[in-house]
Amino acid sequence: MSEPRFEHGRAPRVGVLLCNLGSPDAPEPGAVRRYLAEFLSDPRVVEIPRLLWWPILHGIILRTRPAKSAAKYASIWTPDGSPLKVHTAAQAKILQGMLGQRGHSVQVRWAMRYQQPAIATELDALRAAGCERILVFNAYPQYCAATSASVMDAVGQWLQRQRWQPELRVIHSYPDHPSYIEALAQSVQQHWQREGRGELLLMSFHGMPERTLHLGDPYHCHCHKTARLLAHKLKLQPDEWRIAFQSRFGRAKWLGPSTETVLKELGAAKRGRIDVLCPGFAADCLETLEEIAIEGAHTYTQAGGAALRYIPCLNASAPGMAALVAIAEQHLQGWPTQAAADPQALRDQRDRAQKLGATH
Ligand SMILES: C=CC1=C(C)c2cc3[nH]c(cc4nc(cc5[nH]c(cc1n2)c(C)c5CCC(=O)O)C(CCC(=O)O)=C4C)c(C)c3C=C
Ligand SMILES: [Fe+2]
Ligand SMILES: [Fe+2]
Repeated sequence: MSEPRFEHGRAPRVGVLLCNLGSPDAPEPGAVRRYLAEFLSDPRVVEIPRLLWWPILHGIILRTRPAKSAAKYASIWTPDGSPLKVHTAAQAKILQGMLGQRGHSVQVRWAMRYQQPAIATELDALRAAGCERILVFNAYPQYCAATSASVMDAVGQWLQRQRWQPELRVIHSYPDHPSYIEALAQSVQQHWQREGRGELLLMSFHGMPERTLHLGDPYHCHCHKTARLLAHKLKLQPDEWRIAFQSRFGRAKWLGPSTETVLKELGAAKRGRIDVLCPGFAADCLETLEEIAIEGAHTYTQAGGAALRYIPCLNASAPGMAALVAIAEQHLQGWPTQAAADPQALRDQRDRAQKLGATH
């Protein structure tokens, strides 16, 4: 494919690519099968020798799981598509507007690691728009090889095909960034003001095989750090919060304690109302809206607990966006993002700001 030609006198632009995991194109078995086939074929996600994994994936999982998962997706699907994609698109749009208002002329696009919009397509679009510098912003707050490194694998595959490569920077995680912890704290406090305060705050993170911790993945430690900093910020006593890991997949031992086990234990102990937050997800998705807010609530009350209130992810909320802007701005430092340097960018930025009004 031909690449953008060099033009003398054109001010180089800066791009930001906000990346998240990805969803099927539709809540239907065929689309879910295509999504799972791509996702679960990634050796960063399932670290089993291909010769062993292939028959399990193609012979069992891709025959049985798509229909079940499609029904779950259908229960949380929005008129505009998967919640994960809807929230990520909103985050990218607002990020561009807010950075523009702070004097940065940047092109913000968003991409999904699996299915659409693909990372390579969106990087092509940034290059076509004249971006000579690109900040890859992993939306995952905690680093994990299965997520953050996998995004970089896709970026690397795209780079291999580029003659004129952009300069790159990467936000690979932000588990302890003060603005992220502040945003989580505000979100919990707003929930308490709206709904009243439960007797315990459960912080549920996506699980990983325990083996990855022993192989040096910092994910488990990043989750604990986020949880500890948030508990401290909210001035919670040790008996007022718990950490757990959800979404177990396969037979290997996963990080514990599992969210399901903790919910059953708390329920059996006839605990009252509990609040559940998923700080490891930048945007609501199947794993939060279906697995926690629907299934988790059912598990807890069936076991004898009073009620489970789910606290939404940061999504495109004001505190969440303030965090994304602060993190992006920190990593853009020293790059020529000032609108004044580029008259066209200045005009674009003015147009955008007018369209967005003064809402953000
Ligand atoms: C071995 C399997 C899996 C690993 C490892 C894994 C890690 C991991 N995943 C996320 C974030 C998300 N996962 C989501 C869905 C999802 N995850 C798995 C399996 C593993 N995840 C499956 C099979 C699925 C699909 C749904 C299903 O069939 O159950 C999603 C939601 C996507 C959506 O469209 O809403 C997210 C987000 C993280 C952060 C992570 C490691 C830290
Ligand atoms: Fe997952
Ligand atoms: Fe799940």
